Amino acid sequence: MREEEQKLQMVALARSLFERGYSVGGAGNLSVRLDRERILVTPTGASLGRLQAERLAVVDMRGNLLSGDKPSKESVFHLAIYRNNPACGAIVHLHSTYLTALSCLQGLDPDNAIRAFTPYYVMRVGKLAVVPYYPPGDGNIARELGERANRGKAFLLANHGVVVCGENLVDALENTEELEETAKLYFILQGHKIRYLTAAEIKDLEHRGK
Ligand SMILES: O=C(CO)COP(=O)(O)O
Ligand SMILES: [Zn+2]
Repeated sequence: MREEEQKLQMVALARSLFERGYSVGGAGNLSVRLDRERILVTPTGASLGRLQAERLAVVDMRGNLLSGDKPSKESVFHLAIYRNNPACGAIVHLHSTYLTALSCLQGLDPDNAIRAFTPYYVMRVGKLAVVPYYPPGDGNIARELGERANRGKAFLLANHGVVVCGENLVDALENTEELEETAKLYFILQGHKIRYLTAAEIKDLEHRGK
């Protein structure tokens, strides 16, 4: 996709997330790998509902701003993921309601916060590792995500939100939507006896792909 088209797609998809209540205020940020040297990332403080294509930031792999407005303070962790996972082409970071609620619970399994109970969670996301709490923009989030980047595509930031990778921006968005829905179901099912998918069922789904 050409750079201008990519910018317009990011503006449209971000607005769609905002209009459907996945983000409020200035929370959340999106990025896309433009080529081996550069990523496109949303500006810091910008509402996902009101982005402007010409103001989106282009930064190099060391975080230097090449064009556009000042990049997201989380662009450091976006870059850490791209550097450590060549298969990741786009990243969505949100404070969406159910995943953020989940991120505030005590006693989550750090390797996988949601044990699988539906096929699409397995097919699109697989597992949800948990990064301990650090303040937004803290370099430790980048370090922790960099270490985990090639072992999964979705990560819960404790007491903060979620980070989801995809092959491209549409894929990352769809993975995020599936994950937010899974977290919603997880809360709806509290107090009910869940039949979790068995190890054999999960293995079968992993072979099928999405
Ligand atoms: O979600 C956010 C911080 O974690 C938003 O930060 P930015 O506005 O800098 O992208
Ligand atoms: Zn955030």
